[in-house]
Amino acid sequence: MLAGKDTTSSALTWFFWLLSSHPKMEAKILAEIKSIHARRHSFDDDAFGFEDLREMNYLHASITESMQLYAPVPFNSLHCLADDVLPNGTTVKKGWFVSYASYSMGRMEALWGSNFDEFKLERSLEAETDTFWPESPFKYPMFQGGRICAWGRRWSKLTIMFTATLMELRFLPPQSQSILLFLFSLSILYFFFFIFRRSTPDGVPAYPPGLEPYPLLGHLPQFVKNRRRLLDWFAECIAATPSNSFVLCRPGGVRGLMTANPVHVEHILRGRFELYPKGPRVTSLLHDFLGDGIFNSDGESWRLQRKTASFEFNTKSLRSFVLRVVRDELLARLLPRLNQAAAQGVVLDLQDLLERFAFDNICKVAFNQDPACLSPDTATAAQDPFSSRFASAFNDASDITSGRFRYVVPKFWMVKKLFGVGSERRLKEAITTVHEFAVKIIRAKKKEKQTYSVSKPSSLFKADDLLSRFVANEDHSEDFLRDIVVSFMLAGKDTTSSALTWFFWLLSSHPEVEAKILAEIKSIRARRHSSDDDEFGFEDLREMNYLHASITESMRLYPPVPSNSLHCQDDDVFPDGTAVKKGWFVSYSSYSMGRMEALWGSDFDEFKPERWLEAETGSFRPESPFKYPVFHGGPRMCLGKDMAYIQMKSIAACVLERFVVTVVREKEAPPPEKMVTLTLKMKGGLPVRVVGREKC
Ligand code: HEM
Repeated sequence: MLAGKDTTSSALTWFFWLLSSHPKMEAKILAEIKSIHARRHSFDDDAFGFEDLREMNYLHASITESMQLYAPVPFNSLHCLADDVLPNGTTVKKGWFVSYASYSMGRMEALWGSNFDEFKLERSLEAETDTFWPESPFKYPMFQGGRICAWGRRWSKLTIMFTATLMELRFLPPQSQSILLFLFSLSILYFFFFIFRRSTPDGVPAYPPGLEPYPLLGHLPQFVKNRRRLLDWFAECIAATPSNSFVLCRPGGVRGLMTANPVHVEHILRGRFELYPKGPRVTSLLHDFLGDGIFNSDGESWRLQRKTASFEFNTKSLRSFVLRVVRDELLARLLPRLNQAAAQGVVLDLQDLLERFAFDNICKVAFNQDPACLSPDTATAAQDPFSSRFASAFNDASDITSGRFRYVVPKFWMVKKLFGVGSERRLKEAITTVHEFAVKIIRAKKKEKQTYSVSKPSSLFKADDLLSRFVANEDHSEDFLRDIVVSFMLAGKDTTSSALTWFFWLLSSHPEVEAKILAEIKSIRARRHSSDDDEFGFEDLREMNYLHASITESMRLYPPVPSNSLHCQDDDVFPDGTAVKKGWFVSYSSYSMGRMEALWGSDFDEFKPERWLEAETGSFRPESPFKYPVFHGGPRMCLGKDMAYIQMKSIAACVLERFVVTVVREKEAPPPEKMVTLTLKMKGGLPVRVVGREKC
């Protein structure tokens, strides 16, 4: 009781003290509380429920921030049971104590940046959405780390409830104060009970066996041996190392760190963001196709594009446009194709259909062009020169470009390019076609803007698609516009289709998940008094928590972008002591991270959407992007995440509501083979049969 009471009172005392010199922060918290009351039509004397607490992002962030500076438990000590070597080589002897100092960790520039000693709310809020962004518990170990984190989270909710009540009522009668304090202390006792009951020392795994590099060849022999199962090989190597990262040596002395450690991931994506650009290796591979587009640039060029694009991505008008485009494609193309297949009883390749859907969709969103790749009327698609030439050129260009990453002799593609032979010759032709089309459309848009400003000089040229928005904003060069649009197309082309292909495959062996998704859709329809002829709106999609969790869970096991590589610009040391040298690449593997017991618990390899849901409310609970970097994290986090969920949830809900999708595969067949291009595809596609749901 005493320990619990002192811990919370310490946290809140420092919190109120910090707040006294930050009136703007206090105002924001009060406004948040007020808006929650207004939204729920509740009064000051109504108690806060879990849903209210979940929405108190400012308050959550400010208490978290206060504890970063004034950790209630400033250090913690553990006992070493056997001789051990820490990931950075430090030796620890049996019988030693090992202490970590949360207080010091909360004040380290290397962890929190140059403003580490400021009380800054924004540090733990997503820039775009203002939602709370939890840190890795190993960087912010205020609730200790490892298996007891969940209990810490519950405790922090109670803290919020307590503080919100204090802040709102300003004063409490002494009796109520004692009762609150008593209840609160009980919660702390509960928290510490679980700390002591559940924290057992984790075993320290050995380094990956057989991974010593060969002179000159580095790890090439092991790489070649595992080339058909690279993702799983990396995952095994990573899981077998104590720091969940290892050094990979490529031929010619190129070295890099392969990691699946959230502390490392956060360090490269956010903590030392400026030190880890995409770098010359990645940008040179992609440059012919993407030029200096947002996906392939660093520094000022990237910053300018990011600023322009993120403004547009946050507009309601773009989100509405995206929803409209998705609905049109669903109603006019995908659903009729599935109906036709159901009537004829034919087998379809669902991956192919989803890729066509995504391509039509991104072309509309990027520059309002319809390549009609999914047109049920194949004759229309074939006659349309835009469709036949642009779509296949774009696919060739992205496939061949991604192939450049997989050369066993890394720069051999340059030799082919120099002599204009093989895949490089085809790449050049494909890129020329893509660029010609893009420039034609850009010129037409610019002309449209000119005509518009002559005819309506007093109003601004505005249209829905991304290109028109960029054209309307400023007088950007043709190259700038071409590169940014091609980058967006590549980003949005195969990511959602990859996610949904694996999702439908997982669903085929988890009927209980499918049943819950259907029940959720049904209950939303009932609540809105709508029928399955009505389209889903934003509000419907937002309420599909279980579907959201299922898609998120599927991407944990099969992330559409399975790994990502950055370039280390200068010698660096990670928070855990891991040293990285200037010129190394640092790659994080989302695929490995999604399959680590240390991160997801003993059921890490099971498809369990429930792990993403609040037990009490059933609402979706996001993870730190550094533990789940499926959409990347930090300043370069995916811009299309919301757009992707709109698309994926709309497709999944509409298809599942109308059809039973059965995967066609032999009994006892092994899981589908993974194929890594720029995205994670299913080798050979996903053959399915569909039957109208009402006919089952
Ligand atoms: C399930 C779907 C998606 C996933 C898993 C995903 C994942 C990612 C990842 C991992 C990155 C970082 C890539 C890198 O830096 O190399 C990224 C960046 C990006 N994504 Fe997505 N993405 C998805 C859909 C989309 C969509 C539909 C769009 C919209 C067009 C989009 C737009 C972007 C852009 C523009 C970037 C570059 C951001 C920057 O560098 O500042 N993404 N995405």
